[in-house]
Amino acid sequence: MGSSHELTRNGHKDVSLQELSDRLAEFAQLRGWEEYHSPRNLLLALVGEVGELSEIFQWKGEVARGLPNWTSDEKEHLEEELSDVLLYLIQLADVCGLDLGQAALTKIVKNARKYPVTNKTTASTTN
Ligand SMILES: Nc1ccn([C@H]2C[C@H](O)[C@@H](COP(=O)(O)OP(=O)(O)OP(=O)(O)O)O2)c(=O)n1
Repeated sequence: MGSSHELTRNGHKDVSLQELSDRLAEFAQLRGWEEYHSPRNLLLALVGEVGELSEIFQWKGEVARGLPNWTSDEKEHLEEELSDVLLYLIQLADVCGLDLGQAALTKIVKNARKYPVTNKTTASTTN
């Protein structure tokens, strides 16, 4: 079941949170930035990037799934801002000593218990 060989739906090698976490730790360590990467500072940086992400959608009105009318430059910008949010989120979890991947899986299970599937919400009845 070698999960490291799994491909994403776009044919790329799957990227693990652990790999991103390791790369980010090395990035900060090489620059001597670890002292600045406190939980509070990373949270503020994360919120700032969420703001930049929001700006992309600001005043656009409703946006269709798949972003059919967006230019490749706009999509690239969105990829960058989504990545900034993800990278700060991972670093925040790391400096808090938390396993974000496991926590997210646990939360999905908890969400499923809180919101049980009913006939009204199953895909077969909504499509
Ligand atoms: N102390 C820092 C500074 C930056 N980064 C990383 C995480 C983000 O992925 C990216 C953020 O870099 P910038 O602060 O330069 O923000 P932007 O890339 O959004 O640039 P700009 O605000 O000019 O659009 O760099 C980091 O890990 N730790």
